[in-house]
Amino acid sequence: MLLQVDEVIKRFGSTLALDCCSMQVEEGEVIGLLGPNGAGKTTCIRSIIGLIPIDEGSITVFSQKQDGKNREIRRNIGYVTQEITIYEQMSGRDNLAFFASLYGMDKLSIANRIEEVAQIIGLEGRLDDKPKHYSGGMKRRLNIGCALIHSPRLIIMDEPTVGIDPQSRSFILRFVKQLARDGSTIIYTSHYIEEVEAVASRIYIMDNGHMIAQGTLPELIARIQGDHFIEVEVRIASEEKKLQLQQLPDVKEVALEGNRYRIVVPGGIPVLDKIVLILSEQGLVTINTKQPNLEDVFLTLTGKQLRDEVQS
Ligand SMILES: Nc1ncnc2c1ncn2[C@@H]1O[C@H](COP(=O)(O)OP(=O)(O)OP(=O)(O)O)[C@@H](O)[C@H]1O
Repeated sequence: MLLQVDEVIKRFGSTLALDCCSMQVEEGEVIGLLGPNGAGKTTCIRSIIGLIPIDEGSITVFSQKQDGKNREIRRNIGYVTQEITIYEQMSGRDNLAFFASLYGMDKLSIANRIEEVAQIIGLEGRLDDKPKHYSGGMKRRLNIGCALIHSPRLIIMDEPTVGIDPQSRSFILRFVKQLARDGSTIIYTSHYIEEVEAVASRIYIMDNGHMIAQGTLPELIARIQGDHFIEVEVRIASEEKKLQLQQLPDVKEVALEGNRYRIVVPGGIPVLDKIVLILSEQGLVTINTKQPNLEDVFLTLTGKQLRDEVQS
């Protein structure tokens, strides 16, 4: 086992940020960590890295106890933070070299590794420019390069695609998949369910400081197999109607995304007529029942929607 988080509790004053949080990661896995704002994802990550002390429970990384002082653990983790941390006044190459030197790499291996990493992040031709001349997506790619420079055994990426352009986003997803094919162990947090679906070999769903479910995508979907998913598109949607739908006795969950209601009902319950009645004045456009996906798993298990809360 590469990482073992056992029943960890972390409080910030009266806030219980991690509530008996447990997770296990094997070498070579790509773990998708999903959770709404404030679920505790960053706190979990920072505890794993040893940046914040935990109150109870235990964390073992590379078979060593994480007590916050173990430099060997820190040296073998590559951490891509939510905020981009690079030096705007130094060239891309100097940024990579600087981070490599922090990890104690020697000059020759730094020079070789910079070329390798530049290829992975697609910045070969721009390494001698300063990041102040880069686009947001290129800055993010350099930032990820700085976290990969020392060939870490565990790569942790905390929402690496927030606030960047779609091309850079798909580029990042492609190289995360490539890192996975090359055998890297990765923990990837995101608000974008489709990103987690695309890259993760196993998924943890976190809510209120606790891992409420984990498994491969088919395993998670099997957990909600008894439910049906109805999507209703209307011309004018409203929170009031969402509330009315939620109050129907046979409805499990309702989410509203743009002009589309996503409704979870237990299989075999004839509830469609009641739904149509509630939404009839809103101008029905389409009604679909569909196969569940990860978004439906998330909605069913947490009663929440990730997308509503995305800031970008
Ligand atoms: N340094 C801190 N001091 C006080 N409270 C904190 C601190 N860090 C986190 N918290 C609280 O702990 C809880 C978990 O926060 P955390 O940042 O881990 O969630 P998250 O899942 O990463 O959220 P997001 O998706 O918004 O980044 C929240 O209630 C947050 O306000």
